[in-house]
Amino acid sequence: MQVEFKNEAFTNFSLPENKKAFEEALAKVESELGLEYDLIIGGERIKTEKKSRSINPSNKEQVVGVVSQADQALAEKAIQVAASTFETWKKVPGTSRSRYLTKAAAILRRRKHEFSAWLVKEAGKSWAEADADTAEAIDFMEYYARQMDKLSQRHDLPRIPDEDNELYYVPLGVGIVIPPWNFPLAIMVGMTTAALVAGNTVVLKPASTTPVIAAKFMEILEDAGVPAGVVNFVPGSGSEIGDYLVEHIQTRFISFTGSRDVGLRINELAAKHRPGQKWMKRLVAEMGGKDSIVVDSDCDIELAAQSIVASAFGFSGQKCSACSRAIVHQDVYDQVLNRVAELTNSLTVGDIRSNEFYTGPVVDDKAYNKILEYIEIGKTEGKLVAGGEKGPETGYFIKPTVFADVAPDARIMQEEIFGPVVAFCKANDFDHAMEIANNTEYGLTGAVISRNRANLERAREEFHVGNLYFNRKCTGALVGVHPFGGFNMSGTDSKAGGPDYLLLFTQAKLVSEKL
Ligand SMILES: NC(=O)c1ccc[n+]([C@@H]2O[C@H](COP(=O)([O-])OP(=O)(O)OC[C@H]3O[C@@H](n4cnc5c(N)ncnc54)[C@H](O)[C@@H]3O)[C@@H](O)[C@H]2O)c1
Ligand SMILES: N[C@@H](CCC=O)C(=O)O
Repeated sequence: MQVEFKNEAFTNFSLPENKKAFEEALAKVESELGLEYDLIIGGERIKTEKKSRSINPSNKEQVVGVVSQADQALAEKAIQVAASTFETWKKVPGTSRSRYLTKAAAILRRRKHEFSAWLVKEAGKSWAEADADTAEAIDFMEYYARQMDKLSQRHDLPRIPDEDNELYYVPLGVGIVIPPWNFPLAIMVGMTTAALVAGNTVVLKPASTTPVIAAKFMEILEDAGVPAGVVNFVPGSGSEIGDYLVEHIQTRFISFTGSRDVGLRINELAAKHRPGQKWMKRLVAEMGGKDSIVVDSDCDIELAAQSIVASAFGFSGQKCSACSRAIVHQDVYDQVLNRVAELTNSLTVGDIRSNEFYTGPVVDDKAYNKILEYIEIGKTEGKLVAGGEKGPETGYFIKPTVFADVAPDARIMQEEIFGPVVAFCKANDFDHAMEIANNTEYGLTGAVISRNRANLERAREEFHVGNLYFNRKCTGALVGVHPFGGFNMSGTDSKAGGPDYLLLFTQAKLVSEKL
């Protein structure tokens, strides 16, 4: 019997032994930088001529790994292997499939610091953010293993005379898993292992900026004994193989996490029926956010400021859950703004390999240029009170930035920037604050900082987001504790890490036997 699910503890890096262990993991990873990674299809490692170089965003000169890129012929091969492997994998009992996840979680736990060190190098995560990403990956596997065990139990239905009725959850088929780069381990692992434990086979197209960490995870699946062909590793550009995989008639479902625009495109392509296609493709799409923290007049000012800073600038604001809008009651506006500016100015920016810096880089040149453009827009839409400029130019560093007095409909209040930028907007009263909070097309996370019970109850009903937090930050959902997913243009509200998630990768079959 499984022991009860418990979230993986975060590492306390103030303890010398943990700091030393992490330094050793970083040194090990540094000795492996620049290696080549192949496609893996049906267990076979395949090198291609076309390669992409994964770069350390803290140090633009450092190559993390060189990764073979799939073309459409190899994408086709991956789908065919996944389709034939599905015929055997779907027959493996759910309780056996779940054991592969428990085993993989145990292996990842043993290699925890090593994987976190890869996250520091490839994604530019701070030690603490990397450690949390790895812990979440372990949690997803532990949690989905238990959920699969539950789903495999007999589901009896109300009995009618002379009939035995039962509901089964059977897998769907071949799934395309397309994860984002910002939680390159946790979200990629969660999406992939949920699909496979439910009995499907997977073509995994990792995010183009973070393929090495995904290649390292393939080692763990192999070590855990997951049969060849259950997960096929196919790095490649979205434009080269993305549409091909999504449009393929043997693709049964697509599990996507990423931006609104790519999600909408996949939704459109997946909806089109093509000759020979026997099903409507299922799409699970988790997309962007434009998340607000609302600060009420009766509140703990320090808590409000700390929550805004942690939610806006953790991992340089590159979380779909990040606070990019602070909507503050006019009575406490100046106090909260001043304290946030003070805290923001104290954040240190630099190569995140060293644990002395809080703010690392943004992920690549594309993100860097886009965020700097938004900072220029911000200068025309509000008053710059902190940051607003580049950090050291050895990497993609941008100083945490705060704009004050921004109008509710300004571009920096509406468009996802996905970087270390937060806009302050003044609310006349709580009604006004709720109205502003709901005025974007997104609906992912939000928080309210208030001591007023009636206002919290109101927000519970009116603040239209998938993950709503009171008197805390709006980032950092824990698997099992805070099932995660958003409303409106934030996606299909799939609630990753929640009790219903695996159902998305199954279909229910009723069997009724006349007695
Ligand atoms: N809601 C959530 O749970 C959640 C979690 C993490 C990130 N996000 C969102 O993800 C975005 C950041 O991630 P990103 O920059 O990797 O997003 P993105 O949309 O650029 O890319 C996501 C994935 O889609 C792939 N892709 C790109 N074009 C494609 C195409 N035409 N066909 C198929 N695949 C294609 C990319 O290679 C990547 O693997 C932000 O908008 C963020 O809010 C959402
Ligand atoms: N689940 C994460 C966000 C994932 C998206 O970037 C959080 O709750 O902060």
